[in-house]
Amino acid sequence: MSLKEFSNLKYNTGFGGEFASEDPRCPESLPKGQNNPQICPYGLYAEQLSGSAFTAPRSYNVRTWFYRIRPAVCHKPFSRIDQGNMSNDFSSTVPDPAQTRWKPFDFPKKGEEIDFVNGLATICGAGDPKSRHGIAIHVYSCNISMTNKAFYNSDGDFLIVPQEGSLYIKTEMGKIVVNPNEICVIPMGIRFNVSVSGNTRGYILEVFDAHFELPSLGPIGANGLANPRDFEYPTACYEDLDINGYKVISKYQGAFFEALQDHSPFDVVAWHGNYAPYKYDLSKFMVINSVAFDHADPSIFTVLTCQSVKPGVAIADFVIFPPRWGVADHTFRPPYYHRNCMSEFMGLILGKYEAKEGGFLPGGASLHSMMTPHGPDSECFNKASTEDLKPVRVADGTMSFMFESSLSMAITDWGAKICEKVDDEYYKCWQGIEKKFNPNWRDDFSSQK
Ligand SMILES: O=C(O)Cc1cc(O)ccc1O
Ligand SMILES: [Fe+2]
Repeated sequence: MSLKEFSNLKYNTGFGGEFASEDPRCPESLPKGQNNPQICPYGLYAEQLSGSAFTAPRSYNVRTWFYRIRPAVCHKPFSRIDQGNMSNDFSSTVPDPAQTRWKPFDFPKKGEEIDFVNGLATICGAGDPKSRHGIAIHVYSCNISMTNKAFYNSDGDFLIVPQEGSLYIKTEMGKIVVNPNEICVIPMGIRFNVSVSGNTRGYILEVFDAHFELPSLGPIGANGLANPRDFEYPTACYEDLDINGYKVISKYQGAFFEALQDHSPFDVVAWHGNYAPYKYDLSKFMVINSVAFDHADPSIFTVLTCQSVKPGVAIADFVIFPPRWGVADHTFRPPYYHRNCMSEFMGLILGKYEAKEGGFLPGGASLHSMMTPHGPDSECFNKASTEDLKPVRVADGTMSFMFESSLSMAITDWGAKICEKVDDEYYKCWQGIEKKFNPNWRDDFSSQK
């Protein structure tokens, strides 16, 4: 498949915008003044995709109107297909609170041809899609494009974090290219196709409860962190492709189903609405941090959040650790030692992570489960507690991230065993932490004066 069709893309901008988009090949294809004209322009069909209950309050109400060559319902019956290593079943796993680290997940082996959907594998998660409460964390690893195949998730939204290789994504609303150090969100129900060029790998946070939103800024004010104008949405771009055996795959209640149809599902000529996929370049994040003393909690780095019904408590936050200045005085600057009532899954897109310079590698991951202690390794502690506290660049040339969840996650069989990436030596990074306690510290200190 040629990737040329992904060059010079135009995007709509503005988080949560109410967009109206027409493929330039069909001017005035959007009906004027109404959603359901008796006959739509160009002989198109009108179809609504609802991303919220019809009755959701206005600030949560999301839907899009498509004007398309055929309605999405024109397909043969669904049949269940193999779902490889992807799972939404977190009830039959053995609990394990251990600090867990994964070495970089493999690319497809030599001679293997794996597309985005076949290359999905689930590491951990909680809850279940039937009760619409929970999350799942997946990785994808692939080397070929999806041909005559589209995928949609009936269970929740995907936040996709490419680590290696760009994703060339066709969606019903248009095309988006997502490079490493950018992310995209494909909300529930939206069909998409992923093309790649060579080895491609990344992480996915799936949420069942709600859609992602920007965090409130509180006293930060009206601007900062991820600014709404930097979120980019596709513009209408249809393909009129009649072809037998086009596969539309639905993940429904955690299982995969395939329906065949005789045309491309990317046949939307025009659309309007506020329910659409989007991308965001992480280098545009406006970092706020301590400029006096102490280490601020990492919630200051929240890009997007999926909120629970408990005030301020996230089903999952997407947090990044971007390049920035470290200037705090008389402060242990790296992350503190801690135990958290949230689960922390981390991944590394590029470079190193400051609290652990060895062992945590790009394309790998870690999970520090609820209340499981963690923090800097001994090397990091020794370095940061003796270093000269000049202003320094932190995390230059790196990008790590955290999926932080209020849910207690279970690791799948694939994550625990089948992937063969669990680093059994991880615990050792804290074994060198020395006892430094000196009961005579005050005497020694005053005699030094
Ligand atoms: O555990 C981690 O490395 C993530 C993290 C970073 C930080 O700066 C403070 C708390 C925290 O959990
Ligand atoms: Fe942590």
